Amino acid sequence: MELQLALDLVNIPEAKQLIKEVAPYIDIVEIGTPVVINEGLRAVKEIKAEFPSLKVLADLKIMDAGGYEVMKASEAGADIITVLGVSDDSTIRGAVEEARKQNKKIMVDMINVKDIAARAVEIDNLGVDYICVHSGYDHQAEGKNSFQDLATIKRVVKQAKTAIAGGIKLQTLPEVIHAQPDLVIVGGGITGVEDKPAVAAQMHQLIRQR
Ligand SMILES: O=C([C@H](O)CO)[C@H](O)[C@H](O)COP(=O)(O)O
Repeated sequence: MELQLALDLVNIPEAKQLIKEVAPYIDIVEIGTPVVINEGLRAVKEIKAEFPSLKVLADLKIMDAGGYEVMKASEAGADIITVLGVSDDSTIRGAVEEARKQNKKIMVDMINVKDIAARAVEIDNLGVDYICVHSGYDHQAEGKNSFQDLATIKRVVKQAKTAIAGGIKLQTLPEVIHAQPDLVIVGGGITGVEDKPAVAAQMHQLIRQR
């Protein structure tokens, strides 16, 4: 099981500072969608250049032009790129094809997918690397989480790795770990606390115990 730090509400210098503080405890750093909107793929490029040993995920949430957008994120240095599960199969296929050429990985974000089980089976058959259940900020504000959806994808996905994101905190991490995803994604649960290295270290330890 791996830990991904999601950086969403920061600029590039703040992102670099945060990564320095918690780098020993994380496996992947996510350049979040708001960061890419604010700073462009330059954020991915600069973070990869400064932290070459960390895997960098570009959370582009691609919805169309899968091949082209994966190519641009790959050129910037991303190791993993996200595509939305609600996109057309052709978009996901294009993303996977380009990722294979570039030796990169594709994560499909299942945010807003209605029938998680059926769509996860279809997406798994498209050869993606990760399938991630996700309660985004707007769903979190309505009190939702993705714990049940994680159990669903764990049951039906045969080939891809499984991941979960959305409002995971130190207190809820044990419940997530119990369901055994391959990857746990945490944003505010680390970036929003006072002692970030301490919380990241505790999360790392809990994840490594399993
Ligand atoms: O993908 C995300 C969200 O849609 C904003 O871009 C977050 O990175 C993801 O939800 C993880 O962050 P937290 O929910 O703060 O843990």
